[in-house]
Amino acid sequence: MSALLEVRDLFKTYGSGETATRVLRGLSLRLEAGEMAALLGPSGAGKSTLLTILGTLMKPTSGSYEMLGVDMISADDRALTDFRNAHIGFVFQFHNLLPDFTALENVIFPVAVREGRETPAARARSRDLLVRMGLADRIDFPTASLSGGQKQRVAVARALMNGPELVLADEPTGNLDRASAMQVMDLIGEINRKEGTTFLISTHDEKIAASCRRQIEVGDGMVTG
Ligand SMILES: Nc1ncnc2c1ncn2[C@@H]1O[C@H](COP(=O)(O)OP(=O)(O)OP(=O)(O)O)[C@@H](O)[C@H]1O
Repeated sequence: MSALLEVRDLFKTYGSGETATRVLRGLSLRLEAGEMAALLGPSGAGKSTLLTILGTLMKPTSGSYEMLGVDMISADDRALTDFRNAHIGFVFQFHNLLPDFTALENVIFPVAVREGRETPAARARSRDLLVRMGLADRIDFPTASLSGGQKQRVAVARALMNGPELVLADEPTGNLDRASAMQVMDLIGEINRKEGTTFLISTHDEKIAASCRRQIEVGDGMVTG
């Protein structure tokens, strides 16, 4: 395996003066291509902060970050947006789906907006992803009518739409029952094995973490295990 990304000595402080919150304090981490890793740590440890930085949505206060050989710290916003669209997918706890749009429309939407049109190839890929997520019979249903687990699987399909090397998931199963959570994890695991997509998944759930091949523990602003 080769390094997909590496961060070194990351510091992140929110605010300043008396209200400053020093969240990351010298965090270093390397992810290899094809890893499936859980991100663990107590509430407030900085898991979401780290995912936001790795997703290039926020810069650290200091430290280095390289992904696919590109320096993410010196890149400007335009370059970061292009990089993110091409290489990184996101799944959040509350999925951020458009409720009145169908599953297919939600998966295809970000691509359609970016390219200004919906190509037949994009439609075919989004259908294929939804089928792989076990949603063949829900493709044309508005997402408002889907269960929590089904919505989360639509969100995973959407994150995979551009064929990203890295998917960052912030408590993707946090609001699901055990069976639905495990189903989402099984499907993520299948994509990881078959496509080599790297997943970094923050969770408070030991069983979810155990279903990942690697567990990364964050505490005191650093990786502790
Ligand atoms: N935008 C912000 N402005 C100020 N403080 C923030 C901001 N975002 C996060 N924090 C603070 O940074 C710390 C780390 O938050 P973060 O959300 O990264 O933790 P977490 O490990 O993901 O927590 P949880 O498991 O509860 O989701 C917390 O103390 C939080 O209050």
